[in-house]
Amino acid sequence: MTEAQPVTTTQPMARTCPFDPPSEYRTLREQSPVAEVTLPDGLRGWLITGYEEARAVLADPRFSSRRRGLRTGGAPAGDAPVPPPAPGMFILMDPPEHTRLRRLLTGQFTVRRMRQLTPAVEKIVAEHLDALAATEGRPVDLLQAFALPIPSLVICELLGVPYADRVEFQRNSATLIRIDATPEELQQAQQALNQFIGQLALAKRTEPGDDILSGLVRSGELTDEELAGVGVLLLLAGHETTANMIALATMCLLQNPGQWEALRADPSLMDGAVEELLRYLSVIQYGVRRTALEDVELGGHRIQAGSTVVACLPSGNRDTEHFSGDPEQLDVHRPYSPHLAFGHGIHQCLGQQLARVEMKAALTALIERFPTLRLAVPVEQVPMRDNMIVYGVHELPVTW
Ligand code: HEM
Repeated sequence: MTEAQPVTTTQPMARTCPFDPPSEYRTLREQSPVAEVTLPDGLRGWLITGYEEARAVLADPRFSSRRRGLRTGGAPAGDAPVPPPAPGMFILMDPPEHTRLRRLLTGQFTVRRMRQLTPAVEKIVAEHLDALAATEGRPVDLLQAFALPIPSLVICELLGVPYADRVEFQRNSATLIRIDATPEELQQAQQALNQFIGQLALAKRTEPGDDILSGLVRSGELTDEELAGVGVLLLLAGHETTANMIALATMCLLQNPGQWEALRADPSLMDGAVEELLRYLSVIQYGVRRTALEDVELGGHRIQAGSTVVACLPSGNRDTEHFSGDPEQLDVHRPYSPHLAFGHGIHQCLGQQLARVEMKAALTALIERFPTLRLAVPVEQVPMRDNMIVYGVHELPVTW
């Protein structure tokens, strides 16, 4: 193979608009969809910005989900061996370990089961909007008052975690997805969460309920450590992502009043709008990491065994080669085309149906009940989560 000289780049890159990925992604996608990169935690690797290339990596068993750095809970140890994942953290595992743990959970997250959950989610949404309508003071932070409590309550309910404990686990979860957290902070947060879920699981051995943790205990398939790991993963993945999607999607629709009005006039557009918002906003902003298990040829480059590869979901989701029309525009009428917001391949998001149910319920009711909702500050003053693995807002001051 004649190897092209790779283009090199550095993450994070600055955004020029709160809803668009950095414009450099477009240049890379067009000129070098497989480029060498220095990642936000200093690790060097390959950045995959094309839709097809990213999908190919995520479907290829030569790329392992065991990885260094972000989300592995450890420092990015350069050329050191890839650390083994903590027990139960199946997002970082390969078959057959991944298959065994994922299989135990797929039955709990089916489309049917999630549809059955819809009335309960709608009730939680309605109660929070009632409380919002009764608020005297304005502005209100829509993240704390609405976008965060909904997925938090739902995942607590599903898992059987007492909602009263949320302050503690939300703080620890937030630490785990900060890109600037120190190794000590990460370790502390991880340990606190493990201990919390571990104790809860222990309690469920003696007093089981009809929640997922109890179901896992009953299955008898998991060690205490695995159970804690699975619980932490679900708790973390289940609320940060969806909360940020609800808040960012609201802000984005408020900045695109034509789209907000289209949804107000015709709520049946909401299913398509949810997919479009997931695509357009792609909150897993740096993409997902893999490690090459052997030398792999990709986009004219030889990716050496042991290299870190990042499938850049926000970039793939704006690829004009895959999406018709103008993928740089938000268009709630856009015909569905598979996007990468939930990843692809065997690790594709386990909770995607739940996320869809929550987003649809939240956005439909919000637009219906608060048609005059607006930002309470100029858009430039909304603090954005540039320093987090999951993009979104730190706060969303609104009024109506
Ligand atoms: C809008 C909301 C969400 C987004 C954008 C999202 C995104 C993603 C992405 C991109 C992956 C793939 C990671 C990889 O390939 O390395 C993933 C995996 C996963 N997600 Fe989500 N997610 C969302 C909501 C949820 C919810 C509500 C849950 C509920 C429990 C959840 C649980 C998981 C789990 C357990 C995995 C690991 C699956 C595996 O490794 O087999 N996610 N998610």
